[in-house]
Amino acid sequence: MHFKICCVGVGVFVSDKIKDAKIIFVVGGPGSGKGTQCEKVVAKYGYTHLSSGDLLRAEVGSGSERGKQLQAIMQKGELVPLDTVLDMIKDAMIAKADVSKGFLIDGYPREVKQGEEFEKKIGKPCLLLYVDARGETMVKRLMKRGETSGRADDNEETIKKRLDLYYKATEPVIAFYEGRGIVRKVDSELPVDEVFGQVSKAIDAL
Ligand SMILES: Nc1nc2c(ncn2[C@@H]2O[C@H](COP(=O)(O)OP(=O)(O)OP(=O)(O)O)[C@@H](O)[C@H]2O)c(=O)[nH]1
Ligand SMILES: O=c1ccn([C@@H]2O[C@H](COP(=O)(O)OP(=O)(O)O)[C@@H](O)[C@H]2O)c(=O)[nH]1
Ligand SMILES: [Mg+2]
Repeated sequence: MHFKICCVGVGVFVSDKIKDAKIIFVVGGPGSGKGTQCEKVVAKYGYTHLSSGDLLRAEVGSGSERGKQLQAIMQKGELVPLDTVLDMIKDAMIAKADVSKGFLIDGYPREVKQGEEFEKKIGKPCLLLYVDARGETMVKRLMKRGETSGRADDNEETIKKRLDLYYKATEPVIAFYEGRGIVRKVDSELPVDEVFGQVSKAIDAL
């Protein structure tokens, strides 16, 4: 199959296929249900799901030197340097470029600058799915998930930090893309299937 590579910026290669693919940002607080909804989108629409947090956790799991540094940051609920996350997402997108109908970028951007860099290096999102739940609900869900998830950051202290950082750094991302008219908010206080009904509507309208 013909597979053309083009150059975007200095030394950064992104395939034409990614440039043409639909890109959806999935943004919401910790434990809001981003991962849950993304799984359902994959099943119904065949999109490729890339969770920045999962990519980082895979690197931690590999036991690499870089993984050890990442683990320390994530355990504190802080943000990993922008370039590290972006490189991981880009590599994962390129690996799937040939077979993917579109990409769900889950848990990214975490701050406005991350979104700007993503657009410079990869492409523009056509939709931002804003998965909205109350702070109290998110904490409750994460404490419950923490009973079985094995995630080092699903503990009370780190959950609080993640939530604070979400309100401070990530909520402005939503306002930024609202200005572009691509934000669709779904009410994640509802049962999972009803939330998915709202998600489906947003995707069907693309
Ligand atoms: N009641 C209810 N629970 C949900 C809903 N969505 C997710 N959950 C639960 O909430 C927890 C967190 O959901 P995830 O999908 O892992 O949330 P996330 O936004 O990906 O969280 P992070 O990975 O921490 O960013 C899980 O244990 C889900 O089972 C929902 O719509 N309703
Ligand atoms: O773009 C990202 C995504 C994740 N993280 C780190 O990975 C952790 C877990 O992220 P995930 O999206 O899995 O969970 P959330 O914090 O949204 O519950 C975060 O607290 C951050 O430390 C990050 O630094 N940049
Ligand atoms: Mg998740």
